[in-house]
Amino acid sequence: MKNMSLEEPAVQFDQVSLSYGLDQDVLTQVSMELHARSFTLLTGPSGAGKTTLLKLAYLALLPTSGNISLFGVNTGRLNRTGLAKLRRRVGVVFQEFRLLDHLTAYENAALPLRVVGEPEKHYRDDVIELLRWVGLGDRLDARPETLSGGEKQRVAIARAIVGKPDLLIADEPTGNVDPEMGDRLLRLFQELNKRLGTTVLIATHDQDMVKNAGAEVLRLADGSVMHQVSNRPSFTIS
Ligand SMILES: Nc1ncnc2c1ncn2[C@@H]1O[C@H](COP(=O)(O)OP(=O)(O)OP(=O)(O)O)[C@@H](O)[C@H]1O
Repeated sequence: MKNMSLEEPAVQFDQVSLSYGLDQDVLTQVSMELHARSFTLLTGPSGAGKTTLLKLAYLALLPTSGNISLFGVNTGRLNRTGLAKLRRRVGVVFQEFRLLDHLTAYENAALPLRVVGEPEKHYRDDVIELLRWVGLGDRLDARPETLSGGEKQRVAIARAIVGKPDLLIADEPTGNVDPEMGDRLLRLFQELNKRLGTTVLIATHDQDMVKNAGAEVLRLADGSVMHQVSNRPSFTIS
């Protein structure tokens, strides 16, 4: 077991600002840290910049100024290859699922392994096991159009975690499901965090999730002010 105090933070923002084009900053000098193995919810009003912050954390956007480090690596110093390598340590569940319509649930979940050239015989059993774990053992061959919102979300979660990421980022994962499914998805994320030690960061409007998760809550307001709503020191704000 690694000594947590010696582990680098999973995510570190140092005075990060982001503006789209010439528009005013969406995020202004945001500094925050997510400790390795922490479970954090990111909340705040619509338009506050939650998706933007997540995109920065999964390296889909580069900051206008400031530094972002993942797992102790300063991303500002990396070239494209270095960024791509680091990005493979991050699993993402997108707000709008982004499943491929012509692939089955099994094929969608296995896609990250297929694209890096992993032979199917190495991963087939693991992917099936993973889909069983998310409750889709009987929908392996179903295509997205025949799946409910909650089922699609669970395929997207399976795809995000199939490569055993060190960091899992999810954008409004319960936005399209009923409260019961929302609870179920929250439990999946919590189990992943506890069993594998995956650092989890979830953006959500879902106040039930905020109430039930017993997690750190990071609140984003006006793109610049972040509050910690918890006593546990899973991240620090400056
Ligand atoms: N690609 C873009 N180009 C220009 N402006 C953008 C772009 N993406 C987001 N914005 C703007 O940045 C601001 C923050 O958007 P963002 O999607 O990060 O907020 P959010 O907190 O995730 O909102 P919501 O809760 O509604 O999803 C908004 O004013 C939005 O219009």
